[in-house]
Amino acid sequence: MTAPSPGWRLRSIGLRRGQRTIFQNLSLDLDEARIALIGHNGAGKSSLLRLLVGLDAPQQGSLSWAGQAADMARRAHGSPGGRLASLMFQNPDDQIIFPTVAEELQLSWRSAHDGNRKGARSGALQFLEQHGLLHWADRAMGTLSQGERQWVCWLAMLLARPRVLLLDEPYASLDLPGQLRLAADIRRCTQQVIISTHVLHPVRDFARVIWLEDGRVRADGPGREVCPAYEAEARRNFANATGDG
Ligand SMILES: Nc1ncnc2c1ncn2[C@@H]1O[C@H](COP(=O)(O)OP(=O)(O)OP(=O)(O)O)[C@@H](O)[C@H]1O
Repeated sequence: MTAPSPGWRLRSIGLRRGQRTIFQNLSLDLDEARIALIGHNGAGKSSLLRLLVGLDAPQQGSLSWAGQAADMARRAHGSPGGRLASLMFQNPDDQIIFPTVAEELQLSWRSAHDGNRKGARSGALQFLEQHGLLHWADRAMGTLSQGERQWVCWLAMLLARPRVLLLDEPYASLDLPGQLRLAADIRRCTQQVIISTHVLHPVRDFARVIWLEDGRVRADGPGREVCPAYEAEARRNFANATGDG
């Protein structure tokens, strides 16, 4: 498992969304193969992922990947050859485009195969079969549960093979077996994976967890240190606020 070296460089990033300032003077190096972003609702986790994938552009500062300005790097990795980074959205319905599972996966297959249409359906079916889900091929998306649609989004991302996988709350709709399966899939990935999550058990063993608070880095270190520190503070604050401890 190797991380891109050097990876992402964020320098003095300033980001506003609407009237809100989300980041001010944020600088980070993101090189590790596995990075988790944790923190309360509204801390800026999704906003950081949106910056990396290029859905938002900073008003101040610079963002680069492997020594190249991020927008140039994204263009350089456009098809053919697969994308630099893809974002799996918190809500699968923000990601899914096609009416059936096979059609959605065909798009991913094409993204990984220079846009080719020929072979896309058989490639998608083969991939579903490898994951024991061939019976989902012609299921209408609307007939799948939220967690099942989340799983389709994950498979679509795996099949598209971007260099960097950005996952926004990927565990939120999954049952416990699904969470364990996703964590195992992530361990096997050869790409860099950056995850925003409130579900902490899959990221406790990550070499790097970044705790964001109000758009700033509150703590940054191994998951075995940062996750318990975050949990302890959340419990302490709750107990202090409610007297319920
Ligand atoms: N389109 C927008 N316009 C204005 N403010 C926004 C917009 N989207 C998000 N925000 C604000 O940006 C801040 C960071 O939001 P973000 O979605 O990055 O947080 P988050 O850490 O991912 O939260 P959650 O855990 O709830 O997903 C929040 O205060 C949010 O209200």
